[in-house]
Amino acid sequence: MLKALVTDVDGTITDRRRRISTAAIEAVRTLVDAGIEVVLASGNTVCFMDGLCKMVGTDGTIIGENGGVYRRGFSGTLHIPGDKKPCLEAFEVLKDYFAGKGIELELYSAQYRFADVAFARNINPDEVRMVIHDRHLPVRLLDTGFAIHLQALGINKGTALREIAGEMGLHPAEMMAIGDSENDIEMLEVAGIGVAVRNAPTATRRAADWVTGSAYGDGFLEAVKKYYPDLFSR
Ligand SMILES: O=C(O)COP(=O)(O)O
Ligand SMILES: [Mg+2]
Repeated sequence: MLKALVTDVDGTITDRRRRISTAAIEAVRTLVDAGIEVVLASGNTVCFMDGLCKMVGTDGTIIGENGGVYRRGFSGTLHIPGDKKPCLEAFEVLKDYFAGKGIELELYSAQYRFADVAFARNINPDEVRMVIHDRHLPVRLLDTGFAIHLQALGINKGTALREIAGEMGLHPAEMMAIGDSENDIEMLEVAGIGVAVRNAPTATRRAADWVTGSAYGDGFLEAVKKYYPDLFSR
């Protein structure tokens, strides 16, 4: 039995417009009530995720900022394996580059971020990748479909999943992970079962053990029904 479920947020338990799937919330509550630990793993900030965990009904175990931060339960120690410094430095370079083209980069929730940098997708991510490559910036770009993130090298949701599994006394093989985007690839690979929802891009689907037939929250529901059939028999 898979003892824990690690789920991405945007694009997995939400729709394309980021509205949360009420069916997915109900499914998470069914899992939690049955003693399955549910970990939310996102590019979002800790404070955003705390509110989400409270209202969805999990114990507050989170992976945030694409693995840059993680915490076991609401009152656990907040670990920050990420490093915001190279991300901020790279962002300054990118800001100047795009300003030269008359484009202003819009930071997202900068005051709440401990470990990564996120900004609006009003530019082509491939152009950002090109600048990162040409200037040898020591960061990785993650395009979540909702924002562009800069992350320190070697940090991702998969590395955080291993850490949090250890704190939970579990092996990653006992966990299932579900995601929709390139920031979920490592976590799908590290977990015992990795599922991509139908709306995921090719690279993410490839990293998954299984791809759902439905997209977004309906895909999430399909996955938990498949892997926890006893809890969703009706
Ligand atoms: O923060 C984002 O850009 C997307 O968040 P996600 O990892 O929950 O999809
Ligand atoms: Mg996502």
